[in-house]
Formats: sequence, structure tokens, C-alpha cells
Amino acid sequence: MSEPLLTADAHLRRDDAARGDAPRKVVDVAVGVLIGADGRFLLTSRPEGKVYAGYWEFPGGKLEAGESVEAALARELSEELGIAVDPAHVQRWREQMVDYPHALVRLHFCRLYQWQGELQAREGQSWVWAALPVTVSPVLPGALPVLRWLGEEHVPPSA
Ligand SMILES: Nc1nc2c([nH]c(=O)n2[C@H]2C[C@H](O)[C@@H](COP(=O)(O)OP(=O)(O)OP(=O)(O)O)O2)c(=O)[nH]1
Repeated sequence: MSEPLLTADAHLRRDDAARGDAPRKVVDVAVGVLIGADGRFLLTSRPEGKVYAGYWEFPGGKLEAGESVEAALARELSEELGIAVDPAHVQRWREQMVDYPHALVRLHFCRLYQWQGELQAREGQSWVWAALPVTVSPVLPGALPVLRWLGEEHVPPSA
């Protein structure tokens, strides 16, 4: 399902037309909503050195050229968290475009109930198994819709 465009921190930039810039390229991002046996979901903090460092988000990252969402998510979860994911277990959920000052991103949110290995913070990030309402903050603007969807929709603890 594709959601309406979300504009984040618009006050931080002037629009492209005013600057005479070309339309912005869309950056595709694979994002995992990992759901544990107890129904909690995994949030991770963005590491130092990245935009929005310290903000909480769902783990994932940008697609490489020619890569599928499923393959990108499996690669990112291995790189960031040291877990092994079978791309066949990645369940596409919703798509959300977010217009940030730093990039225009298309977030491919996927649900994931199965993976192998213990979590490791390979990029020095923190993680938390969260339930609604979440108690960590700040949450990345592009992760907020997921919290709303999780609240609206009954997400089974296993599938
Ligand atoms: N992982 C993730 N990214 C999100 C979420 N919400 C959201 O707006 N984003 C945005 C933030 C970034 O602009 C983009 C992800 O880019 P990134 O820089 O974290 O990706 P990456 O790990 O491939 O980064 P790098 O290797 O280029 O440093 O997607 C979310 O819930 N999870």
C-alpha cells in the first residue's frame, strides 16, 4: 500500500523551484519491522555520523543498484545487526515517500517474523524491543507512520 507524501522539517530548506534545482532523485530504502514472538517490534538508534544521528527508527538502509527490497533488507540487517534473514521471509507491507531536506526517500516497509542469530550492534547503535506507546525519543519522522499503522492494524505476534 502506498501512502501520501510526508514532508519532514520543511522549514530547513527552500524549495527546489526557488533554487532552480532539477527535480530530486528518489532514494529507495528497505526497512524492516521485526516482530518478536511477544508482539514487540525492534527499534534501533541511528549511529553517530549519519543524518538524524540518535533518532530512533526501524532498521534498514538504501538499496544498491539492481538490488531488490528483500535482498537489500537482508544485507542491511546482516551488516547492521549481524542477523541472517531469508529474503523469502520478508513480507512487503507499505510504502511511504518522505521529503527530507537531505533527500527524497521512498521507504519500503516490510514485516519480518523470522531471522537467525543474536542481535549485535555492529554500528554502535542502541536497540530496544518496543510496544505501543513507545517510550524512546526522538523518533525519526519517517518512522512515525509505522507506529500509527501498528496501532491501527492488528499485527499478529507470529505469522
Ligand atoms: N532505516 C531506516 N531509514 C529510515 C526510516 N525512516 C526514514 O525516513 N528513513 C530514512 C532516513 C534516511 O534518509 C534513509 C536511510 O538511509 P541511511 O543513511 O540510514 O541508509 P544506509 O544505512 O544505506 O546509509 P549509508 O550506508 O549510506 O550510510 O531513510 C526508518 O524507519 N528506517
